Order: sequence, then structure tokens, then C-alpha cells
Amino acid sequence: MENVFDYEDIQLVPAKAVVDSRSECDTSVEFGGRTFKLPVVPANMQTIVDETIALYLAENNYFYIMHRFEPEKRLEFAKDMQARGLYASISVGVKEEEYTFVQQLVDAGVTPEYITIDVAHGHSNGVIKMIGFIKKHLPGSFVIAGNVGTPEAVRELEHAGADATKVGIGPGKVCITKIKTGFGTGGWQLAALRWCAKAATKPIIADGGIRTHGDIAKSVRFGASMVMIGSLFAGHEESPGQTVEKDGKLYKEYFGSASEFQKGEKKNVEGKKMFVEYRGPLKDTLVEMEQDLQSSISYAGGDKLSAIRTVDYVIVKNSIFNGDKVY
Ligand SMILES: NC(=O)C1=CN([C@@H]2O[C@H](COP(=O)(O)OP(=O)(O)OC[C@H]3O[C@@H](n4cnc5c(N)ncnc54)[C@H](OP(=O)(O)O)[C@@H]3O)[C@@H](O)[C@H]2O)C=CC1
Ligand SMILES: Nc1nc2c(ncn2[C@@H]2O[C@H](COP(=O)(O)O)[C@@H](O)[C@H]2O)c(=O)[nH]1
Repeated sequence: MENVFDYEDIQLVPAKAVVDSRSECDTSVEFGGRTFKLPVVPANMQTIVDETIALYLAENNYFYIMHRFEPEKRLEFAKDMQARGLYASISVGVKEEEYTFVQQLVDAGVTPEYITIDVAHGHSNGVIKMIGFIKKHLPGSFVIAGNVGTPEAVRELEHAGADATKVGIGPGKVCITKIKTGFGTGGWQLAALRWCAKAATKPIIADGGIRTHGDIAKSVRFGASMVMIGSLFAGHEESPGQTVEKDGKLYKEYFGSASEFQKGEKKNVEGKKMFVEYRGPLKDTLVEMEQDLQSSISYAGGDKLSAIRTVDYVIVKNSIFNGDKVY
């Protein structure tokens, strides 16, 4: 693979504006038959999303994916969202009990609008089998499968019936997969996204490694329909992680789904726990993301998200921050 780069190595090249105000730019995206305000989804992790946040996001036309770490709550959650006239979007794993859970959904007559198969190594027979099972028994669900990091994996999961694939092995902020195993897309996530997107015939979710709002535009440029973000969503008032105070400053807990903390045991640990700075209300960040993306669209010379997909870019190799910090 030639041209290996990551988010900080790329700058998008401005084109002449066609709008008189950034507010004219439309950041909405169609994904799985619905239109959402932003091409952004908070990570399906226990310190990022809970029932309250999922409800807020669905009610306000944002995409969400509920995590799978309180498995017994999922059926009622899906029923409750649909009873409110909202879409249900849940996660599953691939172990035997997850087949029982999918069967429970079928027996209860509940078809979640979105089901995400959420495992570390998505290019596997276990995931292919689960895609087939869901597609057979809940054909109305839009199935997102991951995580993967190669075009072969994207093709194979699409071929198995996945409606979208999720790309990103190890670029996450609380990820230690790259250190513990030597594998993954950490350090070249944007190039991996581009590589996978070239092979994809269905939407791709870019997952992990987003450190600034500009990285959302870059993900869209390199083929993402949706961008999954953990760390930038961890520090909010509503974020489910614990709030702690240190030297008069507030922080929120953020831990990996494969951390010892999440698993409750030291077995195949590929994640860590950290604290991120408190950032205030979630809705303020969502508004700021929308405004920043509107600005990106205007720099792309258009008034819709699709304008970003074709802009020129340059490779600037790790130099754009020059020691500056964004937050
Ligand atoms: N995006 C990323 O880079 C990563 C994300 N994660 C997140 O951590 C959580 C836990 O993930 P995961 O451990 O997969 O979930 P599970 O513990 O539910 O494991 C899923 C199944 O896949 C098997 N499995 C896990 N890793 C591999 C592998 N490398 N090769 C073959 N089989 C494997 C497991 O068996 P067994 O445990 O016996 O091996 C198990 O049967 C998920 O939310 C996932 O998204 C974790 C690591 C990387
Ligand atoms: N290798 C691991 N990756 C993990 C773990 N828990 C979650 N994740 C992935 O990280 C992204 C979020 O990344 P961020 O850079 O936006 O913070 C998340 O969506 C998962 O794909 C883990 O324990 N190990």
C-alpha cells in the first residue's frame, strides 16, 4: 500500500464559496433509509452512550448506536424507543447467547431499525455467520458489521449481507490493540478508510481516531458516510462516565470496551481507562460540530455534504499543528 497517512497528515484544499453564509450549508446525511442532521455517531461504548443520550439523539434527528454491555436491557430498550415512535439502534456480539437474543427479538416481534455487530476483529466467520442469522430472521434490520481494516474484509462482509461496514482496528484513544498485538490501522486510519472505501459498494462508518472536528470532514472526503467518535463525546455533562474533580478542574471517565475495567477481568485486554476534560452540555458540542462542518462544506465550494467528497487534498505529513492545541 502506497500513500500511508493519517488525519494530521492531510489538509483539504479550499474551493471558491458558492454560499453567502455558512448557515446555508446542509450537513445532513442519509444513512440506512433515514436522514440525520450530522454524519456523526457517538461510539457504542458504556461511557459514551446510555438510554437518556440515545433518546435525546433519536428525538433530535441524530444517529445513535446503543452499546451491548447491559445485554439484558436491549429488548426493552428497543421496544421503548419504537413505542415512542423513534428508531431503535442496538449492538450485538457474536457469542452463542447473542443468537438467543436475536431470537428473542424475533419472538417478541421487535425488528430494530439498526443492528450493529460490534467485535474487535470483524473479518471473521463468527461475524459472517451472525450477519446471515440476522438477515434471515430480521430482514428489516439495517446491519452494520465491524470492525475491519482491509478491502477484503469490507467485500466479504458486504457479500455476507452487511448493509454497512465499520472501519477502524486500533486507532481509538483508549485503544491498546496496536501496542499489545502489533496490528491495526492506528497511525494510518485515514489511509485505511480510503483503501476500504474504494472497495465498498455500501456505506462505511469510519471508527476511531477523530481528534478534531476537521477530522469529520476529512473522513467524509476519504469515503465515510458516517463517523463514529468516542473521546470527543466522553467529556459531557450527560456522558455516562464518572465525573471527578482534580485540582479544581472537572474530568470525565472514558474506558475502552475491551479494557479490564469493562471486562471485569484481565483477559485479552486491549483497552485502557483515562479521564478527559469536562466539556459542558452535549448539545453545545453537537451544534459546534454542525457549524464547523457547515464551514467545511463552504470551503469545499458547495452547500451540501457531498461537496466535500471530491475536494482536492495535500499531504503535509504531521506538520499542521505546529505544536498548537485545538482544545
Ligand atoms: N475497534 C477496535 O480497534 C477494537 C474494539 N474493541 C471493542 O471491544 C469490545 C470487545 O470486543 P471483542 O473482544 O471482540 O468482543 P467479545 O469479547 O464479545 O468477543 C467476540 C468473539 O470474538 C472472539 N474474538 C475476539 N477477538 C478475536 C480475534 N482477534 N480473533 C478471533 N476471534 C476473536 C472472541 O473469542 P475470545 O475472546 O475467546 O478470543 C469472542 O468469541 C467491542 O466493543 C469491540 O468493539 C476491542 C478491540 C479493538
Ligand atoms: N482497541 C480498542 N478499541 C476500542 C476499545 N473500546 C472502544 N474502541 C474503539 O475506539 C473507538 C473510539 O475511538 P476514539 O478515538 O474516538 O476515542 C470506538 O468506537 C471503538 O471502535 C478498546 O477497548 N480497545
